[in-house]
Amino acid sequence: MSAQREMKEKNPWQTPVMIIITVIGVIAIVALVTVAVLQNRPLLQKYKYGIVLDAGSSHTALYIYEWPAEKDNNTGRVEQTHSCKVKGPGISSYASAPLEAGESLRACMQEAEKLVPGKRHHETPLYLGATAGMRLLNIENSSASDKVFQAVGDALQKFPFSYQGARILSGQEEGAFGWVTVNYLDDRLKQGLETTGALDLGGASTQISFVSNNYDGSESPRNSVTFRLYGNDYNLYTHSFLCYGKDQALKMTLAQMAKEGPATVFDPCFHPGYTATKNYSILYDGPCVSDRKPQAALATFTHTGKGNFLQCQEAVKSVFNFTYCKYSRCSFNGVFQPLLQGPFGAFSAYYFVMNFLNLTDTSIPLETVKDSLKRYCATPWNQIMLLHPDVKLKYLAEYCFSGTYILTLLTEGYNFTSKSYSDIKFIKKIKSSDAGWTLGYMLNLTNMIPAENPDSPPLPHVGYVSILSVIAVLLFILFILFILSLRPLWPRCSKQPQIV
Ligand SMILES: Nc1ncnc2c1ncn2[C@@H]1O[C@H](COP(=O)(O)OP(=O)(O)O)[C@@H](O)[C@H]1O
Ligand SMILES: [Ca+2]
Repeated sequence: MSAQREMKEKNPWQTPVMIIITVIGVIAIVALVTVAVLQNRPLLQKYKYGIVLDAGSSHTALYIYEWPAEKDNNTGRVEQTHSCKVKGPGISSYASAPLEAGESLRACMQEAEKLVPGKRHHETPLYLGATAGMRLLNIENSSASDKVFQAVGDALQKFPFSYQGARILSGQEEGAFGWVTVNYLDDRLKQGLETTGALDLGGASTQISFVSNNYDGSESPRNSVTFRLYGNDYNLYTHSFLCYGKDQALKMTLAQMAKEGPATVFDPCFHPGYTATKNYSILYDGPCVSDRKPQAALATFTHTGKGNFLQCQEAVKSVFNFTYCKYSRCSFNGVFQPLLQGPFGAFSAYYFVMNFLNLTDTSIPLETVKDSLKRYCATPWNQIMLLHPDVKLKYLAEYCFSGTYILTLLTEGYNFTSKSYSDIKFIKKIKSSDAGWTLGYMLNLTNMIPAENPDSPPLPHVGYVSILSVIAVLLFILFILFILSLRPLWPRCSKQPQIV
């Protein structure tokens, strides 16, 4: 007792001070960790939205994109959450009834109204981009194309979104934004990785876009698009071939076969046994074929399939012009194209057709692919219909042509070889988003890809919190050890056995 008293007399404040220090220390550490965690916790995941309507030549599709509200400019964060296929044909088919073009978009727009949260409606940008169908209508009849846009704009403005306009994309934009989409979704832009080329096959036009070390934009500058994205410069080669989408190419090929105006056109690109009566007037309507019109044509012709791949390939080749090139190298029709540099992603109709034909595997040698298509084209039409009762007849009748056209366009047109064919991947989606120009178009218009790489914290949030917690625990242990090291100075425990 006397020693204890002696201690207390030496350090009269020792015990309460130690307790207070310990409590304050623990509170401080807990507070430190709590504040750090709360302060840096990502804000509640709130999303923003964007809507793009792809008004293609054959149909219109609506896409809804979503991204975390506080991270507008981080890569790979924008995702497609929904798509809606508009019923009926593309808007360019409504030239004689423009109001119906606007009306046709209603169902998909109402769906979007339900899917985008109400409080985000007013800030959600809504774009409509039209491609080759409207390009052709604009060439053929610009006042009709204006009326279609007027009707479509009026219809879209009735919805509560932030309408940003409807316009025709240039072929360059269509090609370049398809390339942006593919490389954005693959996370190649932010990381500065080698990029993937983009091959888009539509109904009325087709695009090829890629970065080549041999191309600086000086030769044929109209094929050059430059981007600075996330601190990297890209010099993109892009070209859009109007009329070389698969529907217009089919028309051109058939028009070429029927140029003498016969009563029956024997078509190697259609299955044996296929036969249909068609109007010459339809075959020659539109700017892609109007100049091929025969002098004195009959009103109708019988379209009869022959199912011969090699002859079909020859017929398809006849719509390409390989005879002139004023540049160092060309693809076709005198269009400059630098040396191909892969890999490539081929989407839209490239995918639909090759997927139907079970030919998306490009590790299969090109010769084997051709053999397989040869057999497919030679299969009688009634067998084809029996094998695929659920496929739309128009598509089904055309897959032999479409497959042949794709292989011809890639090899003869763009100069892919048996070797470089395997650099192509036929793709529909990347992650959850469709490959196509729409996402790249929206990213560009909303400035969601910065020119410079945004500064990002050196550690991810989880790593930061973990390190902070470990340091706090270490400090706490150190503190306890420090207190324990003072133990010899502590007053003796008052509950010592009493010596009576
Ligand atoms: N399931 C399918 N099978 C075959 N072709 C298809 C399928 N779905 C869409 N397509 C074709 O894909 C093409 C899409 O082109 P589209 O985007 O409308 O035209 P463009 O891009 O030239 O304006 C059309 O030729 C259409 O017929
Ligand atoms: Ca398209």
